[in-house]
Amino acid sequence: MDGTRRSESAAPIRLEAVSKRYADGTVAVEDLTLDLAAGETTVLIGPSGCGKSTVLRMVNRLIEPTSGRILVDGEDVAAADPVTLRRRIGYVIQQVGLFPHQTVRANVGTVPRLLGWSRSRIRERTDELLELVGLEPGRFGSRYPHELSGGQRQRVGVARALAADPVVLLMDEPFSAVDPIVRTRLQDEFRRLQETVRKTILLVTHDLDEAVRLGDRIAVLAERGRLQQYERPAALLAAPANDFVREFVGADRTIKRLGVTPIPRHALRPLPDGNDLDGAAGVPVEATLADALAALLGSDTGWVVVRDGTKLLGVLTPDDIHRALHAA
Ligand SMILES: Nc1ncnc2c1ncn2[C@@H]1O[C@H](COP(=O)(O)OP(=O)(O)OP(=O)(O)O)[C@@H](O)[C@H]1O
Repeated sequence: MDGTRRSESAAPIRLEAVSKRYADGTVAVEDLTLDLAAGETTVLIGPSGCGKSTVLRMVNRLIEPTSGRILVDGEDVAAADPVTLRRRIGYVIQQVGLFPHQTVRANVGTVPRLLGWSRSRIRERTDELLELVGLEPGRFGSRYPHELSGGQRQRVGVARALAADPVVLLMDEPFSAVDPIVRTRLQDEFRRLQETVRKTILLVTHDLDEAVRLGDRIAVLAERGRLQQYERPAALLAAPANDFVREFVGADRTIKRLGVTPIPRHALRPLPDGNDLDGAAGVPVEATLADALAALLGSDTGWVVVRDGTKLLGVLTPDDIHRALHAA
């Protein structure tokens, strides 16, 4: 019987009036209060040096706050043993930090080994996780980190962070060390993965597109970790709270909003009579306005067909997209 096994649940996190002043007097974070919902991805974004990494590293006590409290699942992390705490909190960083002389399987099994899991259970878990992050265990399990691409190493890092089923995952610029194409693919995989594992994730990025794609909520910080706005991506883009956020999200925020605004299912027009819809540009009803616009631009019909599986629901015109964006 292994009493160390954690439940599958995710934990809420509360930062309460947290401040950090480094030994040289630099105030990195000043009086930050933030509630992260269990099972959601919260993105911290803000200019370089505003304190994002400091906030992240205070959650797993790599850095101790000067004042304030951090509660994970209602428990003050200051009262927890740091080693035990870090086993419950997965941590993914930009340069992955895989052990170079250990195989992929050994890397992924690091925390379960420390927790004393049996060999067979570790093997089962590592193979399950490698599958989950899209790396065939038979092909990649016995490779060494230098035998992988940057994107594959990043996936191993994510698998390792998830190995002991942590209640929280901290991710510091996890996708910034790979090229833009691989980054987009890893972001898509991350979204699928998060739908499966539903962890409470705190992710730091300096890339607004990444924040909008991955975040359930985005916290925009100014220097000293001063919270400017904390919102769902669509709401943040639609209504920046102040000039700082407006400038930060940029002039193209309307274009970005297309990517987070769903297709207005109830505003679809009836299917036009007498048209051959089989070859017409189409998008699934779960798609965003950005997908619909892209399909429209790639066709010459002036409208795009919206489908639910194989069922045709109706069509959207450019005007409809415009209206939907302004109604959102
Ligand atoms: N050990 C330290 N001692 C003194 N100052 C530090 C230390 N670590 C970080 N800082 C300072 O604290 C502030 C916040 O740093 P932090 O790394 O948290 O910012 P960040 O938002 O993650 O930055 P970036 O986006 O550039 O990675 C910066 O001014 C930084 O110089």
